[in-house]
Amino acid sequence: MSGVWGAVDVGNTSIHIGLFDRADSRPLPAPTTTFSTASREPDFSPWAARLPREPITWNIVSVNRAGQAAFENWLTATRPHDHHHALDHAELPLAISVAAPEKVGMDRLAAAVGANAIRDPQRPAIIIDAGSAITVDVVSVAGAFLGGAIVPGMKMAARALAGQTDMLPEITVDVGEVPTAIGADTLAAMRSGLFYSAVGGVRELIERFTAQLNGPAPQVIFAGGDAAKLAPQMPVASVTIDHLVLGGVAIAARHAKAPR
Ligand SMILES: Nc1ncnc2c1ncn2[C@@H]1O[C@H](COP(=O)(O)OP(=O)(O)OP(=O)(O)O)[C@@H](O)[C@H]1O
Ligand SMILES: CC(C)(CO)[C@@H](O)C(=O)NCCC(=O)O
Ligand SMILES: [K+]
Repeated sequence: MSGVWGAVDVGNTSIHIGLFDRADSRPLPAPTTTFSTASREPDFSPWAARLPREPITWNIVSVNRAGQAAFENWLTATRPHDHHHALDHAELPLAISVAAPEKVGMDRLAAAVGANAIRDPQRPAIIIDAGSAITVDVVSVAGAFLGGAIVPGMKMAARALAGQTDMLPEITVDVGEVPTAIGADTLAAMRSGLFYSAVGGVRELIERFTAQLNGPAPQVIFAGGDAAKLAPQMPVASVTIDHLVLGGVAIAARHAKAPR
């Protein structure tokens, strides 16, 4: 058995992979190595050479079945001695207080596991994961996942604007800088709308969740590729955690009863 865990987060845009040291006993472990590739036609080859030779056990959370199959097929073909296991909601060290826990995206649940490891135990947490979709979710003071909201991510919204109109182009929302609010041409207007609607949506959800929780002020935790753009725009203090989902997967692997 090798000294590392593999954690895999299969999203709708990207597959994020991390290697974790099994001896990492921090509340939220951090990956020693990460690699990302597109979920559609992923290419793992640039990374394969960096993997240890010993067999690795991979724990997977997936919200994209084709991406998951691509990863598993690659593994079977290139690393036949490795093991892989797609985690199920029931395997997470997490109370899930919704009627249908099996329908909740495993990335949302793994992020909640990660959030529980770092939050103040006296306060609930609001988790914003800004990827293909932006999810805004809640864990209670007791640590239970309560649900939340799902919003199109900025890139997805940009695609929708271009795809369902005649005159709007597809733009990249790679806003290196914060856009001017009053956009003076089409591109500037789209950039403004895409950015500030995401900012405003997340802000409104934080506010409403906070009101509904009606208790100690929630801790706000950002994750995902667009976190760095959104977090500074919020009127509340927050922390941004890289690899929150992968860290949650590593915690789940650590907690698993059977040695994997
Ligand atoms: N390390 C990074 N630094 C800056 N931007 C990033 C980084 N990683 C991803 N992004 C950008 O942030 C956006 C969201 O990234 P993230 O990796 O969280 O989600 P995704 O992979 O796009 O979606 P999903 O996880 O749903 O597949 C993407 O549009 C991507 O271009
Ligand atoms: C919301 C996304 C797309 C975010 O990646 C994913 O978590 C998902 O497909 N979830 C399934 C539906 C749900 O979470 O209720
Ligand atoms: K879908």
